[in-house]
Amino acid sequence: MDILTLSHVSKKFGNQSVINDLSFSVPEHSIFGFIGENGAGKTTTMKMILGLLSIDTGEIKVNGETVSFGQNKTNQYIGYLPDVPEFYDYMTPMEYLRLCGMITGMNKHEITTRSTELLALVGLENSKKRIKTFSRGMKQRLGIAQALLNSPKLLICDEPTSALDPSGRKDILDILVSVKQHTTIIFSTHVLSDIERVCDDVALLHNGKIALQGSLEEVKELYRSSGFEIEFKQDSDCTTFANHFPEFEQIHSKLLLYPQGSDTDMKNAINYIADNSIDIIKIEKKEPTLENLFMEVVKK
Ligand SMILES: Nc1ncnc2c1ncn2[C@@H]1O[C@H](COP(=O)(O)OP(=O)(O)OP(=O)(O)O)[C@@H](O)[C@H]1O
Repeated sequence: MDILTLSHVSKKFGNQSVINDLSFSVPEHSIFGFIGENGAGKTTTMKMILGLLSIDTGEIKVNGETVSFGQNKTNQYIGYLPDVPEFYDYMTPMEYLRLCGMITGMNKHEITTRSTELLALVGLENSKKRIKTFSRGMKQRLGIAQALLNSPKLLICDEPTSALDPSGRKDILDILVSVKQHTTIIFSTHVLSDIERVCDDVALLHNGKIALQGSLEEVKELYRSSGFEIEFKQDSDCTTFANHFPEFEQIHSKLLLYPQGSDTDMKNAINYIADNSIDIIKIEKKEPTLENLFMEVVKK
């Protein structure tokens, strides 16, 4: 079942059309990566899902129920981590989670059990310090714990890793993977390598629409170029080879790339290298990266 569905959603700010006939669905128990350039409309989309912004046309459903602007009925299914989470800095993490639990109407026992469980999950179980002493990574981890407090079916994270160093990013990604069994996750990011590490499905928002969508594998397969590159030991061999195969692009004095090269082209190149006893360092098929796909789609 799809936990989230957007059907033909459009949104304007004044005369500026930000979201234009946007449709996509997020299946349960997946991690859904939402990519887009700065200003593509990712935060706007998330706020519309949360009913914090009105939509001009279309429909958004969370857990099969229609989202209405200004009402928070469907938010019972959602945990939200904004890009810059705000806390009461003078509290400890446990005090903060207790307060959030009380506000959402959880009972005392539930609050204690769940808070203890979640602080352990995000690696803050031993932290008795006040939140104001926390690093950005720790604050982001506490933000996830808070967003998961009421066991949401859908966890929405707005750029959860963007401001973090590689180790902080890894912590967050590991947490997202560990909660996926119970919660569907949608997260936006500019860090495409993060998407490649944890996402099952991806969608690229461009000009207010989904320009690319599917499982990570499908998306890569769709744009798979069968190109390959050859790195030579000697500049002179590289030049000889390039003269014989003018279809190769010279990347530098020892490296050639054949962007559209097929498997047959690769075999021909290997035969030529063997027949002429050319020393090479490597011959390698190029795997499409999400970064390349992104650039390919955005520049169209
Ligand atoms: N409340 C608002 N009033 C007017 N324009 C807005 C408002 N909120 C967002 N916008 C505009 O809508 C567009 C999309 O903004 P949004 O914040 O959704 O993008 P984003 O994809 O989240 O970008 P970023 O990656 O930079 O956070 C931008 O051009 C922004 O200036």
